[in-house]
Amino acid sequence: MLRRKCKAAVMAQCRHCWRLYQATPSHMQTRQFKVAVIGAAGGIGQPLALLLMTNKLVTELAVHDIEPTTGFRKDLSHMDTGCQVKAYFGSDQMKTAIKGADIVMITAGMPRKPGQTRDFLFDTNAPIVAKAAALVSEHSSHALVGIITNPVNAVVAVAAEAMKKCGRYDPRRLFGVTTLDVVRAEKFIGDHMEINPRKVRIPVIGGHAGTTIVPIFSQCQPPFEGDKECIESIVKRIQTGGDEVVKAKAFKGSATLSMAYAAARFTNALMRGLKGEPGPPECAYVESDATDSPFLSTPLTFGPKGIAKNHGLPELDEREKQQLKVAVDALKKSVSKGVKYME
Ligand SMILES: NC(=O)C1=CN([C@@H]2O[C@H](COP(=O)(O)OP(=O)(O)OC[C@H]3O[C@@H](n4cnc5c(N)ncnc54)[C@H](O)[C@@H]3O)[C@@H](O)[C@H]2O)C=CC1
Ligand SMILES: O=C([O-])CC(=O)C(=O)O
Repeated sequence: MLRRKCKAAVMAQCRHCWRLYQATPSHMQTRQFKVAVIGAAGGIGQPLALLLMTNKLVTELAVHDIEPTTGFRKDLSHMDTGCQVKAYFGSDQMKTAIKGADIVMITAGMPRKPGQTRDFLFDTNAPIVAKAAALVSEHSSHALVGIITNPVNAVVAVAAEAMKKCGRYDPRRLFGVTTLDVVRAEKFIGDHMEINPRKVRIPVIGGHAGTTIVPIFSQCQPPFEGDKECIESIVKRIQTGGDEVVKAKAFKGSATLSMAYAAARFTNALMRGLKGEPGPPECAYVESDATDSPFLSTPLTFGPKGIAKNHGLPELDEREKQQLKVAVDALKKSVSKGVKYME
């Protein structure tokens, strides 16, 4: 964070009356964070950019896509928030968008259609993620990187390998974004218990596809009220939440608005960590030694260098231990696929 000195006084008009008052020139305002969104013109990218524009911790937003972003940037630039937005487009400009960013959120890539698995997207999306990760290493190696692009379970390993090739991999700074699984869990549990979903906290560990998504009902706060059948049906709904949206959108993409909401929550948690004011732990898919899977989503506390503390596995009941075992077997294969792709 930096504060530049300037004696210039700027007079501005109050929003509510005609009085003039002394305002802080924009270049004197405290710089908070630069966030770059890669794939910003897409279904997730646009609402994510909108939400980030409204976050006081974001003072510079770089929107990048292979599609033109100038019109979309112009639109955002009329918002009277303290955030300056800059547009970049085309492969060549990705590095400029990333340069100097504190956080890079990668949402570039294809979403799935009904009948496809997330893994089906690997061949298309892996090279996109590899390129973005390499550019982060080269042009903003201090940045925290959130990967939204699917299949998260495999492409996070692709990103890690791409960064290793550049000699700049720091496992504390690379995250697969699994927040939507947590958001869904909190919403479905809140609705079931007839309480505000915002009051629910539950770790969702593992990965981000089908049975690799493991919600830990035994650690739900407030304690979950419902029998075994009820837990099973909500677990199933969380694990298939993505399919539910893909089906409902009928060939018009996958979850975008709820994902943007989840990604904005995750980005905010990273920024609070960067400021040294972390909030409650958030789960994300990161390099891990908690199980045999080299990557695993577990609760994390963030700090100025990314992960300040990986809380590891929460206490699990017998059913959850079985679910985790299934998840770990599948995750090991996905991670191997990502690593092999980069060999
Ligand atoms: N992690 C999660 O929980 C979730 C992940 N996703 C994934 O997020 C990804 C994006 O989904 P949507 O936004 O709905 O797709 P979309 O197709 O609406 O947007 C993707 C954007 O990426 C851009 N793009 C493609 N290649 C690029 C490149 N090389 N450089 C820069 N931009 C590029 C496209 O032009 C497009 O604007 C998909 O892979 C989807 O499966 C979706 C929902 C939840
Ligand atoms: O299901 C999809 O393809 C998109 C996604 O990851 C989700 O909504 O959880």
